[in-house]
Amino acid sequence: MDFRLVDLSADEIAAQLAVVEPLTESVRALIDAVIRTEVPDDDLDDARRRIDAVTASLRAAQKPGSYGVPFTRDFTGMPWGNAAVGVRNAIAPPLRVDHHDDGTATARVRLGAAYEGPAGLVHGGISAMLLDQMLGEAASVGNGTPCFTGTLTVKYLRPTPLGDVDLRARTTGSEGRKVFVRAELCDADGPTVTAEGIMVSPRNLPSPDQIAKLRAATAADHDA
Ligand SMILES: CCCCCCCC(=O)SCCNC(=O)CCNC(=O)[C@H](O)C(C)(C)COP(=O)(O)OP(=O)(O)OC[C@H]1O[C@@H](n2cnc3c(N)ncnc32)[C@H](O)[C@@H]1OP(=O)(O)O
Repeated sequence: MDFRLVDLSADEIAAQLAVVEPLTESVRALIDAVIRTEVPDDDLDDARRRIDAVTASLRAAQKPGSYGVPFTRDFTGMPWGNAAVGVRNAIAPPLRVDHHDDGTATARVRLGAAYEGPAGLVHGGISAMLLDQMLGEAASVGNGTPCFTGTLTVKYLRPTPLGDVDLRARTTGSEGRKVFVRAELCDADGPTVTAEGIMVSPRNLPSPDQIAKLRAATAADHDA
């Protein structure tokens, strides 16, 4: 697992986001447009050529491999390539997760045509992915270290129509490095999918105490 630090201030990150988020949003709009367009085939060919030209221009300077999860100087993670929450990932809806004082994590997201499984309904794998992320978020924030999914159990109660959905996750207990979490995905009428996870903080990660010490040391370096 690649843990790298980037020496970026909050202002520098905000400046990057101001450029990156609209770009990713444009690509999301493109994905939706390609799915639903009814323009003639010749126009599609022309669109492909123009998209290929844009892709080639972005490939002029390309990071090797994936984006990874760099950490800023105050140890904020930047999971910008993440499939569920990544601000650089047009495949991500993206989920914007709020963490609350009572330990719950919540999110509201609109799932459009790109997330279809059965006609007009959310793909089950997408529901599982979003719930998995919510379980990971609730467990990791509550635990103070990143927690990986050990076991994920998903129950589909009824079909989820495409559109706005709400997600909520809460930790129900912990045992050693294991954190037990429950989550639900709801449409306007209530839960459509529920999930239970056993999330595990991997043995080779720094402990919450070690992370707190690293964070304090990095902050002191910057203040000096
Ligand atoms: C903010 C971050 C949000 C991220 C959200 C995204 C969530 C994800 O999608 S994570 C990606 C998917 N998950 C993975 O790839 C995980 C792959 N598996 C692994 O890396 C490891 O097997 C891992 C981390 C689960 C456990 O490894 P390790 O640290 O060596 O655990 P280990 O020491 O064997 O076991 C620790 C405890 O966990 C339990 N455990 C281990 N694996 C599992 C499992 N798969 N299911 C349930 N419990 C498990 C063990 O039984 C043990 O329990 P106990 O202390 O009671 O004996």
